[in-house]
Amino acid sequence: MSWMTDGPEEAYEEYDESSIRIRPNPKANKPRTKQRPEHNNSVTGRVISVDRGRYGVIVAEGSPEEHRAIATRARELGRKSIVTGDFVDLVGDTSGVDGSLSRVVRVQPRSSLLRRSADDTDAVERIIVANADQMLIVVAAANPEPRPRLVDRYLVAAFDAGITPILVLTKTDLADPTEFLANFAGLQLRVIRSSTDEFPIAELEEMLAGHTTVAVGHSGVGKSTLVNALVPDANRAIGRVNDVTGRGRHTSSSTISYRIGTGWIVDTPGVRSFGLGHVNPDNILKSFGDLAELAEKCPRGCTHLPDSPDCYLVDRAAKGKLGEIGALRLDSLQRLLSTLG
Ligand SMILES: Nc1nc2c(ncn2[C@@H]2O[C@H](COP(=O)(O)OP(=O)(O)OP(=O)(O)O)[C@@H](O)[C@H]2O)c(=O)[nH]1
Ligand SMILES: [Zn+2]
Repeated sequence: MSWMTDGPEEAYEEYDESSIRIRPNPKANKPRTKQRPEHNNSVTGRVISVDRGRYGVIVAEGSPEEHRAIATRARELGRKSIVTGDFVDLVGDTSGVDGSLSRVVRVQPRSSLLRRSADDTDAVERIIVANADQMLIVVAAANPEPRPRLVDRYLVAAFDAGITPILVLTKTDLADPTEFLANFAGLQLRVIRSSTDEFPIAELEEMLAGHTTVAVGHSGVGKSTLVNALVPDANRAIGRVNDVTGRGRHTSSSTISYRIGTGWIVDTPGVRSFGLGHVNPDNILKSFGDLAELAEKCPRGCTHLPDSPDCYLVDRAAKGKLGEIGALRLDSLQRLLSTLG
C-alpha cells in the first residue's frame, strides 16, 4: 500500500531550505533581525489553518485581545511556503472582522518542520506542519489491525524532524495492545491507552499543555473521535476558515489547529502517507543519544545495521555490553534505519 512504501521522488515543492533542520530550542521563533522598515508595524501571529491561499492567524495569543485574523500572502514572499504552525508577521487589516484581510510579509524561523517526501499518492513533497514539538501517533489496538511498520514510519518522521513522539493506542476495549507495544519497548516512548468507554482526557490534556502537538494516524483509527473529545465545540470553530471566507470544505491536504488549554493540537485529516525519501539517517541516530555517543567509534559511513562491518554498536551488543535496554534500543534503531531502505 502506498503509505507503506517510498515511491519515486519526483517534482519537489519548492520551499526555503534554510528554514528547516533547526532543532527545537527554547529561543525559537525569534523575529528575524533584518526587518524591512516599511513593515515595522507588523504584528506576529500563529497560523492555525490554511485553505487555498487564505490563512487563519491567531494574533495577540493569550492576551485579552486575542483574535483570529485572515491573511493572504504578500507577493514579496515569493514561493516561500506558509504552513499550519508557522509564526508569521502580518500587515494590513488584522482586525479579523468580517471581510477584513491582512497580508503575511514574513515567516519566522521554524523550530521544527514535519514534512513528507513525494510518493505514489502525491507527486510533490509537502510540509505538513511547522513548529510542532510533539507528535501524537494514533493507532488502534484493533479494527484496523495495528501495524508496527507504519508506526515505525511515523517515528522516523518524528525523529527526523526533532519532534517527540507519543503513542496513543485507541480502541483498547476491542483488544489488548500489550503484544503490539512490545515492538516499541526499546524506545522509551510515552504510551497512552484510550477507549471510548474510558477516555483518558486528563492524561491527554496534561500531555498537550504548553505544546504544539501534531496528530497523525491511518484512517479509521479513531483520531477524529479523540480530537473531538478533547476540543470543546466552542473551540472547534476557531480552526475553521470556512465560516469567514464562505469557501467550501477543506482540501484533503489541509491541516487544522485546535487550542486545548495552553497547547495546540494540529489535526492532519488528509495525511495518510508518509514518504520518507528526505530523511537523513543521522537525525534518527541523534534521537538515540546514548547510542549516538557510542557510534562515534563506528567506521565512517557505518550503517549500524546488523550486517554492517565493524559497527561498534553491533559489536557491543554481540558482547552483551549494551545491557538489556541498550540491546532493545539498538534493535529499534536498526528497525527505524531499515525503514529508510
Ligand atoms: N470500539 C471503539 N471504537 C472506536 C473508538 N474510538 C473510535 N471508534 C470508532 O472507530 C471509527 C473510526 O473513528 P474516527 O474517529 O472517525 O477515525 P479517524 O481516525 O478519524 O478516521 P478518519 O475519519 O477516516 O480519518 C468510528 O466508528 C468510531 O466510532 C474506541 O475507543 N473504541
Ligand atoms: Zn555502527
